Amino acid sequence: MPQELRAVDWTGSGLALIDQTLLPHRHETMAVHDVDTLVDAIQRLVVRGAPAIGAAGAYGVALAIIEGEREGWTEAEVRAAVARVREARPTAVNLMAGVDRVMTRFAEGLDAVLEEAAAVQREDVAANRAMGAFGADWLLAKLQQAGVERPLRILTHCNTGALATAGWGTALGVIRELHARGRLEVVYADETRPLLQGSRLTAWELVQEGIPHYVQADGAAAGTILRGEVDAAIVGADRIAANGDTANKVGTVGVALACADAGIPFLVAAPTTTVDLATGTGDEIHIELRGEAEVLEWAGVRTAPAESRGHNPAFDVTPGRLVTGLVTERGVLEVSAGELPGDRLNMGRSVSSSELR
Ligand SMILES: CSC[C@H]1O[C@H](OP(=O)(O)O)[C@H](O)[C@@H]1O
Repeated sequence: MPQELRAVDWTGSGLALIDQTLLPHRHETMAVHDVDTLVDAIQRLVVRGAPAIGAAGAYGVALAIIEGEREGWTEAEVRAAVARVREARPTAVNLMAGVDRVMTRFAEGLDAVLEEAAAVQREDVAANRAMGAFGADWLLAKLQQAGVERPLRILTHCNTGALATAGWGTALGVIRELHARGRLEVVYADETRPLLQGSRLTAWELVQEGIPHYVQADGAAAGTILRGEVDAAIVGADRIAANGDTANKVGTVGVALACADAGIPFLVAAPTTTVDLATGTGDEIHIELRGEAEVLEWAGVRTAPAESRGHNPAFDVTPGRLVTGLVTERGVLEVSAGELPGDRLNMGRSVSSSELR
């Protein structure tokens, strides 16, 4: 089921995006045939999740070429439109990387651009499947060493499933793999304020597959962890710096701090396309500040006094020292133990999990 769920699809003349602002109550697809609509869809989180917006950005290059032919744009105007897609959101490196990778084929024309965009999408699904296996292997081995043989209780934050990727999911892909192996007892899904990617999207994906779960308030996560109700937490990422500092949905660093205090694994699952070796540390990561209204109201109803202002960072940065393991399609890096992406992920070489463990 999840591998058939495609947040981003190319229709031959444009994009078909699952409108994630409508889930879980309405499952509708938005047709996108121009760049401005795609930029708006990325900024309103119609399509969201680092790898998913990376795929959308990749196909956005094709969209700009087609719209340019339709509107009689110059090459400079097409390139300017591509830049608008690339800059639609600042934190998830996958968006820039997806656009930049496809632009290497720009001079060859539309067919080559579409071929490269399809490769971005195809490779992400394969990476997620590999990540799921590596992550499940690592978790089961580590927890068995700690005497935990029973099915696992996993906490996750935000949505990192098929909706956030080209298919299967990153952190949720590991959770799917544990479930498939009969080694998952329950998932605690943080609702993930203010846009509720956890209660609206992760819960929806888990219901589709009958995976047992609780939705909990973000503020409940630390207590759930410190009370010993969770064996591990696993989250996604939007940008991972060369030293292992990780930008992810706001609220993630609190989960990591609680895991550190409780002495349980805190895992980040992300394809190597989310690792940005050009960013040395988390201090250099641009954290998207979103509109105040998202925290001051819900469904158009004001929840805070009219005089209140809203502070709405979309992400926070978890220091690498709190990241027990970075699960990639090339294996697991034990970041807090000193295995840094910048040193260990030779980006041109596939590495087995044992080599990285
Ligand atoms: C597969 S990683 C998805 C990653 O992206 C989410 O952010 P957003 O919903 O704002 O696009 C969140 O940080 C997830 O961990």
